[in-house]
Amino acid sequence: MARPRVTMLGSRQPRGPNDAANVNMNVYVRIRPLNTREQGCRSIASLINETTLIFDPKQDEEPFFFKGSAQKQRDINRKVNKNMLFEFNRVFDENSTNEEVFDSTTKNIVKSVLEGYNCSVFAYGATGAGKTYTMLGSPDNPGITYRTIVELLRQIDSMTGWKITMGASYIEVYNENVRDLLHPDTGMLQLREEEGGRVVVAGLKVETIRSSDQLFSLLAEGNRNRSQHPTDSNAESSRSHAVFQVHVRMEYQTDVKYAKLSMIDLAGSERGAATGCKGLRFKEGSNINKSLLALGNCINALADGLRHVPYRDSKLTRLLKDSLGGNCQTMMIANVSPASLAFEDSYNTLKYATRAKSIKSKISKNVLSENLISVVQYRKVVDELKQRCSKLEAVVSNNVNVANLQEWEQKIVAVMTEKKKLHKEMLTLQTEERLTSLRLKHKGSVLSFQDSGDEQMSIRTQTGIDQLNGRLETFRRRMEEYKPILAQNLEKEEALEKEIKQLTQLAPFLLHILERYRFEILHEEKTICLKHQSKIAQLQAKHEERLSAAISNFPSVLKEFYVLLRAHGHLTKDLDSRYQAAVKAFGGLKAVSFVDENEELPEHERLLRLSMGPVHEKPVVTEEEMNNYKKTVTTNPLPLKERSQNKIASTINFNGLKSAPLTKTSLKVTPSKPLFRNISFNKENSTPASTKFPASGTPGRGAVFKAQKQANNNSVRTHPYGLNSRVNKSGCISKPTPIRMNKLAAARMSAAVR
Ligand SMILES: Nc1ncnc2c1ncn2[C@@H]1O[C@H](COP(=O)(O)OP(=O)(O)OP(=O)(O)O)[C@@H](O)[C@H]1O
Repeated sequence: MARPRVTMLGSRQPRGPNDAANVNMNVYVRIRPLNTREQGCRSIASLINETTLIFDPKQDEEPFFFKGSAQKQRDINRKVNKNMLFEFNRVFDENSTNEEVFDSTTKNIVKSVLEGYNCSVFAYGATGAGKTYTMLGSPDNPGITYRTIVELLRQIDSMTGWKITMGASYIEVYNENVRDLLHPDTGMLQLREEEGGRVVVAGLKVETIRSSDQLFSLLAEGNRNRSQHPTDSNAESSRSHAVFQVHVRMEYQTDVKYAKLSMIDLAGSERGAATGCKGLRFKEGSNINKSLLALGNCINALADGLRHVPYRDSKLTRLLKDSLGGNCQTMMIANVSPASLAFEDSYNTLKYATRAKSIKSKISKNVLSENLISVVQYRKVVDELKQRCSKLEAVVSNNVNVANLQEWEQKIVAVMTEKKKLHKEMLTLQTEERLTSLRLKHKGSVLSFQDSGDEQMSIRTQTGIDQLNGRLETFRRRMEEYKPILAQNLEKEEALEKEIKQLTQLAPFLLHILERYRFEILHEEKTICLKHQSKIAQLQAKHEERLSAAISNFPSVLKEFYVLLRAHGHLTKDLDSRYQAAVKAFGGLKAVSFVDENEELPEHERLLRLSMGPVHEKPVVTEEEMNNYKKTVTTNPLPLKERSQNKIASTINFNGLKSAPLTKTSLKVTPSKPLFRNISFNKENSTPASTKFPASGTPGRGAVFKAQKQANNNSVRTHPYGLNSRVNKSGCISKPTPIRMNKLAAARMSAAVR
């Protein structure tokens, strides 16, 4: 025999069916024996070895004679043989039995199914090529579907400890319609694409399998319902594509797996002329061809690695989407006739089978969601804990009188619950008492300021203080009431502990419970204390904030009063020294600054300095002298102006003590500028041309002003120290008022006090 021309279509795929991850489709070829119609035909397909077949081998050429002499050229009337080698996972020849086919093909995928991989097996080939014989066989010679199920059940039987649930469905695609072969009454079923692209048959009933017998009877029943009609090529031609599916769910402790095995017997491709079909049969054939053509296109697209695979072109390809390009380990058994009569069909089948070898699938185990596993795990943990609990209970009940234990426990609960309550109430009272005391202290400090201030405010403050005192009294009284109750409870607790310690068996348990309660009470006390501290801190911070705001005003207000008193000659020695002490004390507070300490003095202060000289030169009187003076003033019948003039005049005599003589000063007020600004001071020339003192020789307090006419036209001026002095047109202060506080000063004083 001539060595064949080796035409390798596709690459060799030596992978076994159990390979995981990226796997190629496993393709097998089965050559059936010649049937009666084909007897005498030339064989076009034969086995070279287990994995290789030769198609249309080159025949030994008989010598070609022309005019009696042998010719070197071949007979041109004869067709050139293809002489092609095809290689597959395995090739079965005419003598192979279904058992052998099963052993080398689907027997191996049973293991994969039980590992959780989806698996599909489909028989492909022209009509009458032996697909149904291979897949279903006959009762005497069952096909690989039956054998696979037997093997599946056998392996499941050996899976001890596993909880296995099985279901089966059987459908056919006939004339592009999907039917449930196990429930033919349900009519045509629709295909539905779910999220993620998975195609499901809507309304398909999956029968739960309870026994192997039931599974086989379902298979047989489905086969009976399948559309079969005789054709010229095949007396029992299957006119539909049939899909038998077995669903397996496996559970073992935390392992939950799910797998689906699909056994697919396709209708055979056919040529109308070969099958001799007409009418309805012809229509069937057209639909079969249409769907197989779509299948061929999908195989080509998948083999070429194209992104778009035309699954939607037919119901068959939509159904096989998962098996062809999804998470599925798939094997194809291509059936061919060896007869030269089926040359084209067999050649096409081999070409498609070769293309199918290139199809790669990405497969993974179907392990159910983590959540479900977690639930299973939790259930396991709970079961374990329950077991431990019951064991412990058994141990305890052997050694300890449980009823007695519960009785003692109740005693502890009673005493300690009371203790908890009492401690909480006592601590709450203590907290309130402390907070009220603090509030009272704050109020008291305010009251001391208000002695000489606003009467109404003083009354309000006093009322607040009285209320706080009342509350304080209540808190203290209730605390006193609680003390004996607490002592009583403590006694009870100590007595109980003493009793417990005498119970030899129960003591460890009960003391543990007692300690737990003590710890709980301690924890609660700490929590209350923390809250209390936080409240105190908040109250204190609020008070200090208000105090510092008030203090910040005090230096300037105090200074103003000091200057005012001094200007009117009412500053006693004691007041002065207290003021100086206050200045010193405030000096320590960085945030507070006295006007005296600044070089830049406010305008009013400068004016007074200018008119009265430096602070240390001021007349200083004792408290007694001041009191005497007050008496004099109050009994003095002179009008205010004169009284003022007399008082401020240099001749005022306080019990023989003379006030320092006032310096005559002249002030020139620049008209365009505000009053009291840009003052020119001339000690030598005390009477400038533009300024005149009043002729009376009574200089008034401090100075006599003469403003320019423009400024004097609207000359009612308010003295910055509340003197309410009026500057008349001649430049004299018309109404100097001694020690009368104006509204502004009064307001500032009370604000500072508040
Ligand atoms: N390997 C084989 N050994 C013996 N007989 C076979 C073999 N394969 C097929 N046959 C016979 O060939 C005939 C046609 O086979 P089968 O019905 O399986 O073809 P098919 O491919 O399913 O055809 P169709 O597509 O029309 O249904 C049957 O009578 C069957 O018994």
